[in-house]
Amino acid sequence: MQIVAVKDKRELGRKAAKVILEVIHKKPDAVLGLATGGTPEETYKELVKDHRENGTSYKAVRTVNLDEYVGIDPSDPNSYHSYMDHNFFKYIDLPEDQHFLPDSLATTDHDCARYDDLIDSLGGVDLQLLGIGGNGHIGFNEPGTPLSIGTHVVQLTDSTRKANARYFSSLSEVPEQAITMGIGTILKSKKVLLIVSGEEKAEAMYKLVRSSVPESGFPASALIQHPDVTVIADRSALSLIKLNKD
Ligand SMILES: N[C@@H]1[C@@H](O)[C@H](O)[C@@H](COP(=O)(O)O)O[C@@H]1O
Repeated sequence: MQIVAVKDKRELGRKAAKVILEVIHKKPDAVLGLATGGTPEETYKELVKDHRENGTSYKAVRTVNLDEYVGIDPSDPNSYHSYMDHNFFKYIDLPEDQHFLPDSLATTDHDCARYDDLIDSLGGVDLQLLGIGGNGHIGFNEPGTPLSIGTHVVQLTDSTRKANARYFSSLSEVPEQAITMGIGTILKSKKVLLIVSGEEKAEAMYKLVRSSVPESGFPASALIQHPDVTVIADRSALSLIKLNKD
């Protein structure tokens, strides 16, 4: 696991976009695994800026998102479908039929397995962008999730619902379930890019760096088994850690 220290969220966005662009430039039909949340917003801004200024094309790119709330209509402003449209898709030339998100309204075991099949049929994820929850969740894989699981439906913890309540008008509106790529799905990606920003992630970052064995109580620890993980973290996220070098 390579850790890249950056000053703040802006620099994090720039560095993360650079890693993603390297993948697209090398492989114009790359499959990108995408994430939502506050952390990747700057990364998407940088990618949009690059598309506008340098013309990087997404015409051949395919994207698959990590997760979506269960039961939420894709047109709902709080759906991850809407998040992706508003932060990224509407600004780039990615064809409509080349971006995929888990279906919030089709969540049987069969539907979940079909999402993994879809990813396999695209040739697998070349680069998976990830954020981390304060409790170590990746995607929506909450603590206790088996480390080899594929796409599945999860019951969200109170802490995750509270952390995401800032996007809804009240906590009671935050869905109780989500459909997410599993940790097994994530580990199949060829490359993982984890971005971590803010003091509220410092403890999770500390735990991740100290993880020596993958344990389901702290889902992000599964990443230590993966051969190609880059973590870009800002100063506040690294505040509990002493790094030898930047
Ligand atoms: N499902 C998402 C995760 O994929 C994301 O990593 C996490 C952290 O989000 P933020 O970047 O807003 O802290 O939030 C949500 O739970």
